[in-house]
Amino acid sequence: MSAEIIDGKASAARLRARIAEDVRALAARGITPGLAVVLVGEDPASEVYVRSKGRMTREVGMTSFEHRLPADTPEDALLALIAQLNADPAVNGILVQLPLPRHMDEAAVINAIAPEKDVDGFHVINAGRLATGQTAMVPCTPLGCLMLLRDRLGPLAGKRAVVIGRSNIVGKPMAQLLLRDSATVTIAHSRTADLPALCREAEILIAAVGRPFFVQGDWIRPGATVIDVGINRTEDGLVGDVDFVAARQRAGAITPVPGGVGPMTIACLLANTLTAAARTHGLPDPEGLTL
Ligand SMILES: Nc1nc2c(c(=O)[nH]1)N[C@@H](CN(C=O)c1ccc(C(=O)N[C@@H](CCC(=O)O)C(=O)O)cc1)CN2
Repeated sequence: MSAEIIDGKASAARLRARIAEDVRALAARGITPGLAVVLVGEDPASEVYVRSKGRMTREVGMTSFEHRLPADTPEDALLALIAQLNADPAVNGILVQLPLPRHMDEAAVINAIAPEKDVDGFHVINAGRLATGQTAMVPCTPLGCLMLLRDRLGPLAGKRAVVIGRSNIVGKPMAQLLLRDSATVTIAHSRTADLPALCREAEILIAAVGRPFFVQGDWIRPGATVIDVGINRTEDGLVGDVDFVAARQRAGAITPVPGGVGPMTIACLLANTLTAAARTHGLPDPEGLTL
């Protein structure tokens, strides 16, 4: 068997086209959503992501505000910039690109963003809302994974899902989203006993560990849907957390790296910015882009 490849690039392009339509409808009411992206330092990968975010924001007809700060910026200066963006009515979404330089307290910075403008969905209030089933801003990478899974599998109720990774940004919100869709969810991590056996039970396997080729082919349940969130830069180029060639022989469907989950992350960021703008103006949430 050779798995179907889940084309995240194509799904993301469709999602952005749909968002652009909604942005045109808002423009007719005199509303232009605005997204502010803050980059601290010169991490080369972050530079690439921030450039893509700016370009795609403009392509869908939103306003992009970019703020680049040197790596030795004091945390107070970043917090002052966030306060200024919180108060700016032209800015509907604020995102601070991660990772931050080591001298900064990531949680303090994220929690300084107004929750309604937190289009990354990382603020503790949005994490709490998601965990308790309330309306929230949902983190972009897990939201993108959920959209790919629903597209491929339809309703996820009753499916056995294993999420490898327990980060606040991917693993935990991913598990919450699957649970909201009534999947039966296990979160696995570095201390999980017999991880290969656990993975072999999964009809849905999400790999978010950040280690190249961590998930081996014989860990995959035949026919499973495998979502590879890993983006690892190696001497051989960009690779995921899953041994793609081996896993493809057993899975029913699998996301590639690149071209799988990554492009959905930025498309979902635009979706969240659109949602934030609609909510600010008292309009209904855009259909199909929120939970
Ligand atoms: N504030 C945030 N910081 C970070 C996030 C985030 O969601 N919010 N996620 C990642 C980086 N990231 C977005 O910021 C991101 C990563 C990868 C991609 C992507 O499209 N990847 C391509 C490959 C691109 C390449 O060559 O590097 C793919 O997988 O096809 C988009 C966004 C950490 N920081």
